[in-house]
Amino acid sequence: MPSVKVLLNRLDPDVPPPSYARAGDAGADLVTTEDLVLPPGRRAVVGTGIAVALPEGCAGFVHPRSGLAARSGLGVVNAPGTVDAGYRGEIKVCLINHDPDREIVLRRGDRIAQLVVQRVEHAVFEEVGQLPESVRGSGGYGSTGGHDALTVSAEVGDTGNTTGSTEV
Ligand SMILES: O=c1ccn([C@H]2C[C@H](O)[C@@H](COP(=O)(O)OP(=O)(O)OP(=O)(O)O)O2)c(=O)[nH]1
Ligand SMILES: [Mg+2]
Repeated sequence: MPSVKVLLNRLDPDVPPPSYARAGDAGADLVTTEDLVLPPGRRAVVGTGIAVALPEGCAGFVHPRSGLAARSGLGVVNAPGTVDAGYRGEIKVCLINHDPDREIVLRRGDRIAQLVVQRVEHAVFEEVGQLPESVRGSGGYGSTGGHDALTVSAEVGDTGNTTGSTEV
């Protein structure tokens, strides 16, 4: 795995440095510094106890952990959160409980998200009158066939309590 040096400041001395659980993992696990109970549907911003200086040309992306998402419904609201190279504050995670029924109990030190460090580039936007042609053209959402098997629940009418199924 190629590597890049990232300067780390542990704001909370009890918090371990972010670590890759296995060689080859893309994300280094981040922990919460707080005990927290997240009721169904609620969100909270938690600290990770670390600050970093990413090199110019890199950014950090705060992703959810899939196991927690599948088991308990824990997600990251703004996934992936973007940590700019110039940011020197504590990395925070905006968590959400997607489960409709069960609360999520988190303890200080639990691994709640993962930080993926990637190279990024700035676009140099050049305004033109006409864009070059492409195979996709302006075909947007669902233009390759949106009726595969995907349905979403939607409120029917505005009286509120009837739920129907709408294809997208
Ligand atoms: O999950 C995240 C996302 C962002 N940040 C920090 C680092 C990032 O550099 C800064 C700003 O994030 P972003 O640009 O996404 O938020 P914004 O609402 O656009 O804030 P700003 O106006 O400061 O750019 O907040 C985190 O700690 N965790
Ligand atoms: Mg911003």
